[in-house]
Amino acid sequence: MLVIHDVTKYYRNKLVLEHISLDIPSGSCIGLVGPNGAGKSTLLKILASIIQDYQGKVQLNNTKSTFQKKVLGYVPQEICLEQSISAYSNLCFFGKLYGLSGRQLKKRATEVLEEIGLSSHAKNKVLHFSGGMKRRLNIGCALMHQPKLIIMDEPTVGIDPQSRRHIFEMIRHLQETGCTIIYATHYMEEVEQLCNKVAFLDCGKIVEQGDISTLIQKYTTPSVFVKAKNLQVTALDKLGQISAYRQGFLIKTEMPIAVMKQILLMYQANTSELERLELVKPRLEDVFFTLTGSELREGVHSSSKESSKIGGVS
Ligand SMILES: Nc1ncnc2c1ncn2[C@@H]1O[C@H](COP(=O)(O)OP(=O)(O)OP(=O)(O)O)[C@@H](O)[C@H]1O
Repeated sequence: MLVIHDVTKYYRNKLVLEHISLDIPSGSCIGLVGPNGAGKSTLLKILASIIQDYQGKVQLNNTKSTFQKKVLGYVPQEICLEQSISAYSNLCFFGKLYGLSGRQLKKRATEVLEEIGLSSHAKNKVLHFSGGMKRRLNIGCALMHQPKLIIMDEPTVGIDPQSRRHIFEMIRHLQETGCTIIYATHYMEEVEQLCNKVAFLDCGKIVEQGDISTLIQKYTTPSVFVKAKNLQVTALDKLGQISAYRQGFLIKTEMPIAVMKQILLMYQANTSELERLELVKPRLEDVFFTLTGSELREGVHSSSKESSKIGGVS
């Protein structure tokens, strides 16, 4: 269990983290989500003991020191590789930093190359790698010593879909082997796909944290989208909270299935007039919007409520 208790951090006199408290159970995968400048990287650097001048306490497995080199793997946001040497040599370099040597070092480098899907590029210089390959190798370097706690700072920024898929598979595999993962990202859908927990960081504060499904239930209402020929809002106004959307209507309701049934009944006689009827599942994006009044898109705050709805339907 990793316990973050009342952590506050200033850069000179600028407050960037304010009374952060989080409990991260062993074996969980927690998404740390927030817009640019929210303080995600700063918090992760504190957890990895890269930043040591902060107030508060970080405790790993009830020990006094956070920095337990052997159990912690940190994947930085910036690519941290030596470009002029091969993938294999980069892995060996980081392995040695973590105390590996000899046969064990070679074995791990070979295993990690397999895990990150770069075995066939083992001897190639990193200089010639694509962005996605570098990202995968960046992760591989943090896994050489088989850490049980892995901290990843936006590991999928600017990569191709194939590398993203590969990274997701790696993370799922790490979860299956019991690793604890802290995953900072701008992408809500990544958190939905990978994590069981989430913490929202906004302007240096945790605005909410918990199980993803619990938060979605707590902060959002399901909607039904309906599009039909000549449909007037007055025909729907008893069904829930209505808003216009994409030449149709969104109906916010606690009873979406009953509402869908009612709409089907309305069009029973003439189904050709009904163009679309859909249940819109609330997303994590909607939770963030409810909590902050802003939308998280590519890490940028936007105050467009309408576009939040658009995100819900697509
Ligand atoms: N070394 C530093 N010195 C001074 N200010 C800093 C330093 N590093 C970060 N900051 C500032 O601290 C705040 C939090 O930055 P941080 O990088 O932790 O946010 P973030 O949520 O990771 O953002 P991003 O998603 O853009 O990486 C920002 O306002 C940033 O400009």
